[in-house]
Amino acid sequence: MSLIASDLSVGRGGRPLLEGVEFSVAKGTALVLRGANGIGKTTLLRTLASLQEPLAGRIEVPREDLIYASHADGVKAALSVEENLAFWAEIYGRPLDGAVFTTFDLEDLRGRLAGTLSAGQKRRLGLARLGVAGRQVWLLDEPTVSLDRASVAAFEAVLRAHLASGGSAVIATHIDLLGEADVLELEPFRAAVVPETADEAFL
Ligand SMILES: Nc1ncnc2c1ncn2[C@@H]1O[C@H](COP(=O)(O)OP(=O)(O)OP(=O)(O)O)[C@@H](O)[C@H]1O
Repeated sequence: MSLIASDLSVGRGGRPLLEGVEFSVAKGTALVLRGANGIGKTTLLRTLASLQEPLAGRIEVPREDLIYASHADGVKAALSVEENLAFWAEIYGRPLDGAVFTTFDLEDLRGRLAGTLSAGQKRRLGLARLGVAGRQVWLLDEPTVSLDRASVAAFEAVLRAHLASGGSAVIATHIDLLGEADVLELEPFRAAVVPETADEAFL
């Protein structure tokens, strides 16, 4: 197993959002998180990524196996596409494999300042960090936002190759990505709303 969540509760701003979440993700497989806007998909991913503490429960995953791709692309606007990838390669202590430019369709944009990229190009650059980092467990928050159909298909192929090589992924997405992946519906884990109570007013 590459990631196990047991009786996990997560919240935002001191308010519980999801309670008793249970799942495991085996090597070579992906889990798709589904749920309405605001249910807590991002919060769950942030918790899995150790960016915030769980309210309760346990997460089992080696920290060094993880990489989190958030809504924000994490792109440095003042650096070129190639410099961005070289920067990340250094951060992750890996050689920069030139194949990543082809995989994420960035070959023609190598020298471009990242700040001048279109939203979809910027997203491809942000996702290319996954190809550079060499991490086993990908935590992906709406990875296909801004991507055109061809880019979505290309990213799906990247995901499949990652899984085929023994990697795994947890993906929050509203689109039908990786049709064969397990799906976790979060609605049953929605935390009960605790009604606000008030004492009698001082009159
Ligand atoms: N920094 C914050 N402080 C307080 N509450 C927050 C904060 N960020 C998000 N929230 C709230 O936490 C709840 C869960 O948000 P989250 O982003 O995890 O949902 P989501 O399922 O990913 O939604 P979406 O499908 O819209 O991306 C929402 O009600 C949101 O308004």
